[in-house]
Amino acid sequence: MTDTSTSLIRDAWKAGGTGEEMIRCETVDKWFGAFQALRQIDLVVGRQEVVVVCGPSGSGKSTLIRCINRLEKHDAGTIVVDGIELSDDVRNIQEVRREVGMVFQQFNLFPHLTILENITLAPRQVRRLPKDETDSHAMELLERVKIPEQAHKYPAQLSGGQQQRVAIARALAMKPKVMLFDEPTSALDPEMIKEVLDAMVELAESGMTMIVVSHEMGFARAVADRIVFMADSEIVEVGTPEHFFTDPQEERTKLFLSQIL
Ligand SMILES: Nc1ncnc2c1ncn2[C@@H]1O[C@H](COP(=O)(O)OP(=O)(O)OP(=O)(O)O)[C@@H](O)[C@H]1O
Repeated sequence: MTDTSTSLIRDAWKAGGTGEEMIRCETVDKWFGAFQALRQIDLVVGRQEVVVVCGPSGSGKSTLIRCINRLEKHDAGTIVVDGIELSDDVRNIQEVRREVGMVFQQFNLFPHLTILENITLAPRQVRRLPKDETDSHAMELLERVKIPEQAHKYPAQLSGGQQQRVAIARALAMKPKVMLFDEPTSALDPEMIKEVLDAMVELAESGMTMIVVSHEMGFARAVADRIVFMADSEIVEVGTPEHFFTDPQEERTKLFLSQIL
């Protein structure tokens, strides 16, 4: 093992944020038929840490965060979220999903429900909270993502950027401990990207633990505690933005950066 690979592996285990472990992936493998989408993934994410995952198309970024949220089932290795090891037990999956909010590329709002109803649906149905409590929490969240005036409209009446901010508010309505973002701005027009990134920056500053799959390198540089670079189904390099942008160690990282910066 070279000095470089030793230091890269150490970085993967070095939780940022408070330093207290929130997520642990240990030798995680995932196969789709004969294709291995994740190979021996080792990563610890600390409480209140922001980790940005980047890498070429098809490198396994979405698969990694979908495994952490149990939208996909990993085939080998261990994933622990806030002390809960992911298993096949339905109650275990429900428990983990309650801890983890997810925002997708497509906003996936229910078109026939108002914005307020979209946000309060899960807290009312899953948590069985009363309407007045969920409504007032939803309004607080809409204030936070800066669109309280849209509460009684339907998704189709909102811009893409506004819909994505509703999707963030909807995930926060379940009071998750971790937020996962899967390319949250890649379906948006350029002028709408900033308003969604601003909401994510605010969330990061509030101390939320976040894993963000994104090609927004400006966001990664400004907000990430660590950047995880994936290629060919594995983690190639992990480091601070300073390390990643100014002193990448691996040829695949250098090639990627030369193509996107
Ligand atoms: N449900 C699935 N069935 C079969 N193959 C899949 C499935 N989901 C993902 N894959 C394959 O696994 C690989 C990794 O996909 P993944 O979506 O994780 O990549 P990614 O790095 O997020 O890519 P992108 O940046 O294009 O979204 C790809 O080759 C993809 O085709």
